[in-house]
Amino acid sequence: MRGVWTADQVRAAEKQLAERVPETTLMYRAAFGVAIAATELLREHRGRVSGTRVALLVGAGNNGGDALWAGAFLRERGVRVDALLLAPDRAHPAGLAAFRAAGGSALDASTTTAGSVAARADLVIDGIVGLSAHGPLRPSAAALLEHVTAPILAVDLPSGVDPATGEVTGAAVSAARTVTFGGLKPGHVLGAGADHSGHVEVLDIGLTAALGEPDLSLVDASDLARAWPVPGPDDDKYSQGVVGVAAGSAVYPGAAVLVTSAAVRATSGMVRYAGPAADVVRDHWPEAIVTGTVADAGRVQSWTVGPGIGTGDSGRDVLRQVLRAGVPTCVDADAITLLAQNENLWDERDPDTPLVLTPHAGEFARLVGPVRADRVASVRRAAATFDAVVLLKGKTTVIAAPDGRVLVDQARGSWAATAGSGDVLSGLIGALLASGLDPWLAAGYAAAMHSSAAELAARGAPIGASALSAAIPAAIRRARRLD
Ligand SMILES: NC(=O)C1=CN([C@@H]2O[C@H](COP(=O)(O)OP(=O)(O)OC[C@H]3O[C@@H](n4cnc5c(N)ncnc54)[C@H](OP(=O)(O)O)[C@@H]3O)[C@@H](O)[C@H]2O)[C@@H](O)CC1
Ligand SMILES: Nc1ncnc2c1ncn2[C@@H]1O[C@H](COP(=O)(O)OP(=O)(O)O)[C@@H](O)[C@H]1O
Ligand SMILES: [K+]
Repeated sequence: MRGVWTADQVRAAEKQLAERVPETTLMYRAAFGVAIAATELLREHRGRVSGTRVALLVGAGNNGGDALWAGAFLRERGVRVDALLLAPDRAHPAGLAAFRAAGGSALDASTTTAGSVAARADLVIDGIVGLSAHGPLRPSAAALLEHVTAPILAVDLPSGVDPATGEVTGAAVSAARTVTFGGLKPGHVLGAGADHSGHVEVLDIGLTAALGEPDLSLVDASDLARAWPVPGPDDDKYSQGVVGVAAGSAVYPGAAVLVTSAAVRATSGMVRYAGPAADVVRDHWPEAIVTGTVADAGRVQSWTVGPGIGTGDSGRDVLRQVLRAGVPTCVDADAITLLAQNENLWDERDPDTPLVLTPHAGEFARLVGPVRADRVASVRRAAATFDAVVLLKGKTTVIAAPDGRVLVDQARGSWAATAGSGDVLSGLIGALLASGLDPWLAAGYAAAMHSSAAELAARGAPIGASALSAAIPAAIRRARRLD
């Protein structure tokens, strides 16, 4: 997994390091990395380094200091560098001195020539604001950005992106690349921040070892490859965990088919379907063992309950039976609405049985109120409240465990925003729960595989949920590097 650390954690690590390493050394290392990245981008976009023009957008803090030092390094490579100072009397003094000594030219960003300097650049380095950003980008910085047409290299974070939430509420830098220090920050991986950051490169600069436990984690392909359940020589159809699906209704059989499809494709072993769509499910998935009711289903090691069961009496009965079964359960769609509307249903739950709740924003609001701008904090609170894993869907999917651990899955596109794709996700989660995986990991790994399947299925054109489900085997092969 890849870790993500908050601004406070990074500052604490910097403080710890400051006892041994002078601040200017850290800035020097950071700026050197920025300068290297700038030369790579110049070569990529202009075919050369020497003789090109770079503009620095320089704010009042150390982020601007990094940019100024990077500008000094670039001067040594024969680049013409102009620094546009947004707060001329507060620009980092040592950085500005080094920049001027290296032959860089600095001007007040509020002068009329600043816009044309920004417009003429082959590359722009964004040192407006970094870790200490608060609120939307200031108007003077936003006005300067409007002139920029060249690719932008962001120092630490793209300015205008909230470092803690990834939220963008006004003008913001859209970086081709971001060079950050020590570790990823929430602003790089959450919400719009992920798109604004471009390719993010993490430079250690000596900070990484001092960062401690990450605040958030990202699932990567190697985690999926290692943890995805595959049958061994001694396995049979029961030993890998039997998945129970309680979904769909006579009116909405499609949800039952979609959940079952994902459960069948995600793992080997067996899938049992229980509900009024049994005949339709059997027609599509003859390998599923179907029954009319949960009570008749036989033993399972997990249940997925909710999609298409309705929010009336029959849906309530289905949910009640599943909650009483005492096996790890993925609670999705109508089952979430039922829990939100009938508080007494919570009493049916065996407190030792892990639950994974998978709301979209609307269902989340029914459960605990609207999702706040700080999505991670909202989901963490909900997970603690319900003593359950809570997975909040969206382009950024956030998965919190009751003990506060959080996984984030950032989809690389939005092709999964299609009816029924949530049913596919809940089938994947049910399959991983049945295999015995920790529920928080089961939800996180399922979300990552789901977005990978969506990407593979779409390849640039719209898809339906059936196509997403059909791409699950390809996504598993990709994660296991078998494609
Ligand atoms: N930590 C580390 O280990 C290392 C950190 N390093 C670097 O230090 C950076 C952090 O530096 P920092 O703390 O000096 O603050 P920084 O982000 O430059 O911004 C401060 C200024 O921005 C302004 N401002 C605020 N919001 C704004 C907005 N929305 N739009 C526009 N302006 C806004 C605000 O202005 P004010 O409110 O004071 O008027 C304030 O003066 C970090 O990101 C990294 O690059 C590296 O050198 C090496 C190791
Ligand atoms: N804009 C988006 N970009 C990427 N993925 C998205 C986006 N919107 C929704 N998704 C994903 O698509 C799925 C939709 O689930 P859900 O809202 O339950 O749909 P349904 O109820 O139709 O099955 C979730 O996995 C969610 O994370
Ligand atoms: K920046």
